Amino acid sequence: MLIMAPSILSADFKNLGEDLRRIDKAGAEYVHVDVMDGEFVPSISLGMPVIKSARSATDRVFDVHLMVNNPERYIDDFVECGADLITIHAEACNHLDRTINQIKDKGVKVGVSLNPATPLCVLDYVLDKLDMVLIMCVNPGFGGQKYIESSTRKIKELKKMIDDRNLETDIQVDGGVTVDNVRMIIEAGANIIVAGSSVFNGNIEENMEKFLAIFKEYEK
Ligand SMILES: O=C(CO)[C@H](O)[C@H](O)COP(=O)(O)O
Ligand SMILES: [Co+2]
Repeated sequence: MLIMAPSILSADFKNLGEDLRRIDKAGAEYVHVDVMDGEFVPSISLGMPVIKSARSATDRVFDVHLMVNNPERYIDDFVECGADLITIHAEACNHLDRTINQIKDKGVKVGVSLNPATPLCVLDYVLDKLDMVLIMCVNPGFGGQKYIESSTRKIKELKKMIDDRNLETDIQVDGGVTVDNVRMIIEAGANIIVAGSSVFNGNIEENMEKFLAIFKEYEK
């Protein structure tokens, strides 16, 4: 099943509640929340108070993408704020396996994200523990960047790795996703589609409708 996960990084923060209501009504199943620490990535985005408040405005799956060094420091906080799924970057963890266990022990879903230059082999010994792998298709830190073409091969290779092990791990893609490249991304094997600027720039309902119409083409 294909899932739309609008990234609120591109939402109108002075009307965040209203934007959340609009994506919810337009068919978003996940709300993708980008947390940036100004250290792992150059930018600083939002933190616990905003997430806690946004959480109360929607009952969709709260998908928290932590672009934060040593994320083990904050797992309890994000669970308390209402995260349903926490994704950490392999590159940001000294002890990836331990942090994955820490998230699972809190009873929420766990994802691991890889930057464009990070090879899939870092997942080799942890893949079977994960609910989701997030393939970054841009260098993380900012919305509105261009899709890096090598991501498509990476998605395909990850899909094969998952299928070869008879796993059901979700593949999420994030960065530079548009209605023009999403078919290629789905055909490569991704099933959770994050989109920020291509949902929130312009008319949210029309943009969501275009994505969801494409998803319908892949329904059996
Ligand atoms: O994690 C992210 C950036 O690091 C965002 O989720 C991503 O960039 C979404 O924005 P867009 O769809 O505009 O590229
Ligand atoms: Co993200």
